[in-house]
Formats: sequence, structure tokens, C-alpha cells
Amino acid sequence: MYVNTKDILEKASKEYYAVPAFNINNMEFFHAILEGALEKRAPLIIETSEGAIKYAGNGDIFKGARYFVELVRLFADSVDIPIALHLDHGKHFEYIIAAIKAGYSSVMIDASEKPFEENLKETKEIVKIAHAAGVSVEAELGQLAGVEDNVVAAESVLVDPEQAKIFVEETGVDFLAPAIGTSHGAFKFKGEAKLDFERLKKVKELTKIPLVLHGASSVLPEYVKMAEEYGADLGGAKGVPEDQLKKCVELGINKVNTDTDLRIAFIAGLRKFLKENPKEFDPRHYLGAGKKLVKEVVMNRLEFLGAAGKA
Ligand SMILES: O=C(COP(=O)(O)O)N(O)CCCCOP(=O)(O)O
Ligand code: NA
Ligand SMILES: [Zn+2]
Repeated sequence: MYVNTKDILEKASKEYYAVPAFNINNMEFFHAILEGALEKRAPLIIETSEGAIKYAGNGDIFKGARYFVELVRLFADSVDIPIALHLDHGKHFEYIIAAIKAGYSSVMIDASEKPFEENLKETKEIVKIAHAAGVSVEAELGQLAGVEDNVVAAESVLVDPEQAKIFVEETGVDFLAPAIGTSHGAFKFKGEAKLDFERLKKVKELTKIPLVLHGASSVLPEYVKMAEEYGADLGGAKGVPEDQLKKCVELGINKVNTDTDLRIAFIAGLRKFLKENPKEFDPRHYLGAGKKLVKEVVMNRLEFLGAAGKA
């Protein structure tokens, strides 16, 4: 059934497990993820970036938002696991409104690059509109670390727990993404992965709401290796080690944004299939090969984060 993201995350927060939020840009990834969640009897958060909405609507953001709502609801309404659709990294007002209008379960207002007061003001405005429409809201405090020669970006971009307490109280935001040292993509750390667990612990104690980890892909070596075996060039790829991810969940992370791990699995399956089947040109077959590996990664992550069996 199609639910509000807040319902999924409040339960996860109470019981200290996490639900991965999987990004999609097309139908194939959605089907792979849905199959995995059904087999694992897990709650499911599907999320789309602004780029995904533009892509699906072929430039028209209202069509793109509606495309994803229709696609997700078509299947969500006929299965017995809870499924939510979330706008990831809503930076532009028109995308946030398009998502609310189309029927998204929740939206992220990402004003984390702006000064605290401005982030607070913009988030407050979106919370007012979204809550009036029964839509829950995610915001981000601090900035995802840029990677400069082995050092996680300067302290100033990491979340300030005291500020987080004020931010949550003043905005009424439903879940918060505290920046603790991760970054998007496949090249997260040049040296050892370094997350600020102390900071995370404080944010949970002070805010007591569901927390979100961005840039949480582990960049799983077996899939990187397979992709490279068949021609990919992913040298230096490094993600969040799974033991550190586990620690984040124990400290109160409840939504784990996962996009890169799915992208790498898909390209590995696709490259292998194309190499081994030179005569094939049926898109259902070669895209299906990517789909299969995405489903594998999805099922492992649902199990690993403790979402399996929680539907
Ligand atoms: O935090 C994450 C995932 O982080 P990951 O890269 O570790 O998977 N996300 O929020 C997903 C970011 C998706 C970016 O999409 P566009 O390329 O369309 O802008
Ligand atoms: Na998000
Ligand atoms: Zn993110």
C-alpha cells in the first residue's frame, strides 16, 4: 500500500533499524527494487532527484513527477508492503510543488548550501505547504563533504547538533539529514572512510526524530570488479564501509539513501550481458541483466539495514 514516508520512518526510529531509500530514473530500476522489497517483506522508500523527474518527463517536470507517482502507485496499491515515494534533494520550489501536486509521499527541501537562517526560513515555508497537503518533509543540515586529499571537508560543513535541535523545533521538519562526512557518488574518500559518529549521536539525542544518511552507498567491490572486468573504468571507487553504516544505524540513522550501489550493479550486469551476448538486441533482455543485479543489491541492503521482515 502507498503510505506517507513518515509512517515508515517513525517505526524505524522507534525500533532502531533503517530503511534504504532507493533512487530511480526509469521503470527497470523500480521493478528490480520492488521485487527485492517484496521478497524481503520490507517497507520501501523510492526516491527521485530533480534530474530524474526532468528525465522522466522529457523536460516537463509536472509530467515527470506524475510519471513516477503513477508508476509507483500502480504497483503499490496492489501489494501488502508499505511503499512511499520521496522527492530527493528538492532545491527548486517548482520541483517541490510539482511533487506535492502529483502526490508524492514526502519531499526534501535541500537548502543546506545556504546559511543556517536561510535554510531554516525556506524549510519552514515548505513544511507549512507540504503539511497542509499531508506530505512529510526532509531537510539537510551541514553539507556533504567534498573530498580534498584524504581529509573530510572542514568542520564547518558538518552538522552542528545544537543548531539541529533549534532547526527541528523551529521548522517542524519530519526527518533530518545531518552531514557527518559522507558524500555522493562512487569516490567518497581518498583515504580511510571517516564519519563523525559522536556528532550523529548528539543530533539523535537532541532532535529525537528519524535521521537520514546521504551518500550512503558502500560501492561494493564485487560489483565494481565485475563492471571493470567488462570494460568499466571505476578506478579509486570507495564507499561507506558496511561496518560504519551499521554503526550509523545503531546511532539513529533510519533512512539510508542508496543510488550509486544500484547504478554500479546495473552497469556491471549490462556490460557483462552485452559482452557475452553479441547477438542480443532485445532491450528486455539486456536491461533485464542489469535489473537482476540491482535486485540482488537491494535484497542484501534491506537485510543488512534490518528492514527485511518489517513490512
Ligand atoms: O545520498 C544519495 C545517494 O548517495 P550515493 O551516491 O552514496 O548512493 N542521494 O540523495 C541520491 C542522489 C541522487 C543524485 O541524482 P542525480 O544524479 O539525478 O542528481
Ligand atoms: Na532525500
Ligand atoms: Zn543525497
